[in-house]
Amino acid sequence: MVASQLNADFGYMIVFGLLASIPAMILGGPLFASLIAKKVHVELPAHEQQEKGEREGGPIPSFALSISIVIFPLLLIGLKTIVSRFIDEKSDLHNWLALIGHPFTAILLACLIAFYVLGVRRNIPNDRIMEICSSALQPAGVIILVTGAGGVFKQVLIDSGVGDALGNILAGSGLPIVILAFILSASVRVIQGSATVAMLTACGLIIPILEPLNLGGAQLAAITIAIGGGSIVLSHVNDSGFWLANRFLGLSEKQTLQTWTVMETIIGTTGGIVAVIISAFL
Ligand SMILES: O=C(O)[C@H](O)[C@@H](O)[C@H](O)[C@H](O)CO
Repeated sequence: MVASQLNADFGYMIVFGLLASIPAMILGGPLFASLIAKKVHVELPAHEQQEKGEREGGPIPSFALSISIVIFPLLLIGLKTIVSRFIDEKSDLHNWLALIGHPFTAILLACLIAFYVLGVRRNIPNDRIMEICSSALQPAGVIILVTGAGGVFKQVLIDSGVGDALGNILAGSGLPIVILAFILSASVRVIQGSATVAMLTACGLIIPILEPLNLGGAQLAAITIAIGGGSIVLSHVNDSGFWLANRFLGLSEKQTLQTWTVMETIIGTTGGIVAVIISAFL
């Protein structure tokens, strides 16, 4: 989304994305986890603490089946993003892909498949499936609320002109454009929470600054990575991702700040640093 708005080169995006994500994944994943695990101890959340004998509907589903259901909506969304670049926008196929590749439809289809494969086919009664779905929806309430509030706050930023003012202050700071992109995106992220909104707002603020510079597709790809990195740092109470980790992993707010927030900051900052290093070589 950001790459196409900035006209970044698709090929460079994949290469730079890999260069940024691999170290980010290693640092934020196993390395950070092995350090923080010594400090923060978390029990398995109550809903996971089920003995084998208590499990309903026969044996535990296979790993391949479970992962396929999780990956299914991502495949549909990916299919739409990639294939629709190469086909006529007015064709039926394009419209169908837009329908099944929309996150709402893709996740709804995955849920229906999960109800059937993990529930009905394993002889779990409908009432029980309904009960499981309701308990899964419960922690989502606060997440939806925070996301909604984040959207409202984004509009306040836009309508009040604070976003533009912030953009102008930073634009006049004389910082290299990649660092500027990172700081802009990170500031919006910290203020309103959503990574998606941070990226799109940063995009809108940086496009007018980029236009006169006539940068190539590779430079624009590095800037896109910097915007992506900035949008991930410092996830805290106004980000739905924060509450997702908090609720589903059964963490306290303090533990979420110690683990999730730091992990997100490591990932985002690594992405930003890699983008700065890449752009220095372009
Ligand atoms: O609204 C959003 O774009 C999301 O909620 C994100 O903010 C993620 O949850 C996560 O924090 C990304 O790392």
